[in-house]
Formats: sequence, C-alpha cells, structure tokens
Amino acid sequence: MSSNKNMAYEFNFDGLVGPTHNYAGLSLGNVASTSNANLVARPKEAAKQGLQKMKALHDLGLKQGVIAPMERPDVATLRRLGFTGTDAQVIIKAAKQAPKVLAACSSASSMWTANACTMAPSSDTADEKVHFTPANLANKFHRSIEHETTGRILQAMFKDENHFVHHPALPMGDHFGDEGAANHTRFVDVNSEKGYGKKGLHFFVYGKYAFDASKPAPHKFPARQTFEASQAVARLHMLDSDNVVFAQQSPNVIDKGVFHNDVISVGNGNVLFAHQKAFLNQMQVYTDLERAFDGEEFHVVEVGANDVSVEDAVKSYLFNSQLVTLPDGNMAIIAPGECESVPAVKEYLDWLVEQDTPIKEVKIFDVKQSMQNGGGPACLRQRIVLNETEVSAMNQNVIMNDDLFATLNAWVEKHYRDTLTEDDLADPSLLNESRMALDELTKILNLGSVYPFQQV
Ligand SMILES: N=C(N)NCCC[C@H](NC(=O)CCC(=O)O)C(=O)O
Repeated sequence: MSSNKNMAYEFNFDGLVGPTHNYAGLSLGNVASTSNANLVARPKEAAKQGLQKMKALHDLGLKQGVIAPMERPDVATLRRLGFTGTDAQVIIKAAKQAPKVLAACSSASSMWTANACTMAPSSDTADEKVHFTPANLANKFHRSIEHETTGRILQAMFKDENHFVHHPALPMGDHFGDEGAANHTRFVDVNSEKGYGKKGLHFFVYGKYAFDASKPAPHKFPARQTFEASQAVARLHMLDSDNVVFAQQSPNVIDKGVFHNDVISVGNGNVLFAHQKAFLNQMQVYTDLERAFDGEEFHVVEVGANDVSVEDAVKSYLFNSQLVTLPDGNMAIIAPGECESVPAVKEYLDWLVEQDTPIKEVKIFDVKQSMQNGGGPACLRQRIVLNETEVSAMNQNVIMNDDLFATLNAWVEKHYRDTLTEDDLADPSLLNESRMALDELTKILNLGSVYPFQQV
C-alpha cells in the first residue's frame, strides 16, 4: 500500500549560486544586504563555496542534492515592465532608465533555497504524498519573481505524480506573504526505525497577522511571513492539526534584523535550538511543542540573551547554522565562519559542545559570499524528507555525488565571472553567458526546458 512504511531520510537541497550573484542592497530589513550594497561580488567563488558545503555534507554521509538557479537577468519580467526591442536592447534600456529595477531582475537570490518552498513528507500528509508549495516571496520584488520557475524546477526534480504533489504559490500580495521553509521547522523522533519517516511535528513561525491589525507587529522592518499564509500552507499540505504548532516571531527581533525565523532559531529531530528572545510568549511556544511532539523527549537548547545578544546572533548567523543528525546519531552544528569572529558566539559554541545536550560538535564553513547578502548555511538549503520509494522515484541527476560535484565545479569554472558589479549588469553579454550556462545545466541535471528562454 503506501510507500511510507519504509525508512525516510532528510535531504539538504542547496541552491546553486547563479552567474549573476551580486550585492544590490535590495532587502530592507536584512542588515547584511543593505550594508553590503555595491560590494564587488565574486560569482565563481560564491558558487564554489556553495558546492564545497554540499560536498562536505555528502562526505559526512548526509543526503544532499542541488536546486538549479533562476534565469537572470529576467528579461521576461523586464518586458512586462514595458522594455522593448531585442533582449540586448531590453537590458540596455533598463540599465539606462531603471538600473535598480534591472538589479532586482538580475539577483541570484534564488540560491537561498530555504525560501524556495515549504514541503511536507508523505508520512505527515492525509493523502500520503509529498507536498510542495513554492513560496510567493511577496514582500521583496526581486524575490517575488522566483516562484514560477522554482515551481517548474521542483516539478522537474520530483515528477512522479503518484508520489509528489505540487501546489501553486499562495496568492501574491502582502496578506499572504510566504517565505517558505525559512519560517517552517519539522520536528520528528529520529530514533524510530523509520528515521525521519515517523509522523512529524510542523512548526510554523510568522511575523504578523494580515487580517487583524490589533495584533502585535514589527514597526521598523517588514514582517515577511503572515499567520494566514502559514495556515494556508498547512491546509494545502493536508497536515493533521494535532501535528502543527504556530508561533509569532517577536516583533522586537524582526526590528533588529531577524527577517526570517531561521536567523534566530533552528530545529532538527527532537531539538529546538533558539535564542531566548525569538518568539512572543516563548514559554507557551515550548509547552505547545513539547505537548505536540510524538517521541520520548523534546529538547529545547535556549541561548540566553546574556550569553549571546540578538545583535550578535544577527551578526554571526549562529542560528542560521544547519543542525544535522550525523550517521552516528550525534547532532552537529554546520556554522558559518562568522561564528568564530564574533567572540560571544565563539565562546558560547565552545561551551555548548561540552554540555549534556544532543549537539556534540560544531563544523565551520566559509560561505562568506552568501553571508554578505544575509544568507547563511541554513538559508542555502531546503530540507526535503523522502522515503526510499520516493528517492528512487525522483530525478537522480540532482542528487549530489563525487561525479556531480566535479561536473558542477567544471561548469562553474567554465561559465562564471570572477567578479561582478552592479554596472556589469548592464552588459548584455552577461545575459548570453548566463543562458548558455543554464542551458548546459538543464542537461547536466536532466531538468528539461524549465527556463523562459528555453520556452520560445
Ligand atoms: N534567511 C533565509 N532563509 N534566507 C536569506 C535570504 C537573503 C535574501 N537576501 C537578498 O535577497 C539580498 C539581495 C541583494 O541585496 O542583492 C533575502 O533578503 O531574501
């Protein structure tokens, strides 16, 4: 009968950094993005840093995959905005008349695949299928243009309709702002014989209520996820309401630069690793989670504000670390290098691994090109839980292995520029370079014609 009787694994699907990676200061509320605008970007280095992390986790025995980037510059969107002529003329006109719009249509922001979608594994859904909802990313224009292509890429990765259900993104607009898995965590008792395949607990974190202005909300920076959007995703994924907990992000931390929950908390298995100030009514949130969790015990590893300030959490991206269960059953933190350069955070981590918690070690990765735009290790990955039947039903070419790692590194070496500035976005040849690279990539990953330029 259903395939979810067998072992299930949690894959990390990292976003491949695209050829137009650049710092355009597009994300109000994301401190790194606004403070690093106009830095010279290093696309080739950025893509290789991402590939290194994917390979390292693969080598640790974890399941790893890759999600292709978007077609950038997004000429189709520029045409919708009235730019006409050949593709080259569209780019040149946009560069002259609206350079910021061109920058927003050229962002490689899809690399942060924590925002690509929200998924629910077949162990948790009423129809026992795997559900995907691409995030509409409505709050930021440069991200709001991702979901259609993201949806096509996900469908090319998970094609078999017997196992995979693909929903359209929620309706565009502020009321249903949805930032995907950055604001969603699935807890599960991994000690059962099904691994990640036991029925899990879905934790949705939102920044405001869109249909009730009397509720608390941030004042300085935008709340990118609404309660109503989170509820809609839970409904679409046919989750059992007993296995869903909703919590509001503290407006204070959003106003300090916590623009997604994965900047202030991260969960894995039966562990929530969170900052003391992360949520409104934080004690009630813990109670709700402990009560709903189906397993021996639910661990909260809370980092006190006196040990690590919210400011230091945002500077170091301590909570944008990945929290993984290694094959030996111990948990490891996959942290960005910045965690070593913020003294309070380094001190805390050195202390943490000596404590009696499931988190036994810290592994540091250099993802600086991504970090400078407000994306850390956890932003760069989408967690997808699949049982053995679903793994064999999916597109095998997107699963990381030594050959794919070598192929993708050679592909980056061949197609990517060493540096990119905002002025370079006005160069029409960048469009052709990107399209050539992506055309080749769709063959490497066996995606078919997922890009607008391939649909003519
Ligand atoms: N936390 C998670 N899950 N994702 C991080 C996303 C960072 C991204 N930065 C940007 O889009 C900056 C682009 C620029 O300014 O060039 C954002 O704000 O959406």
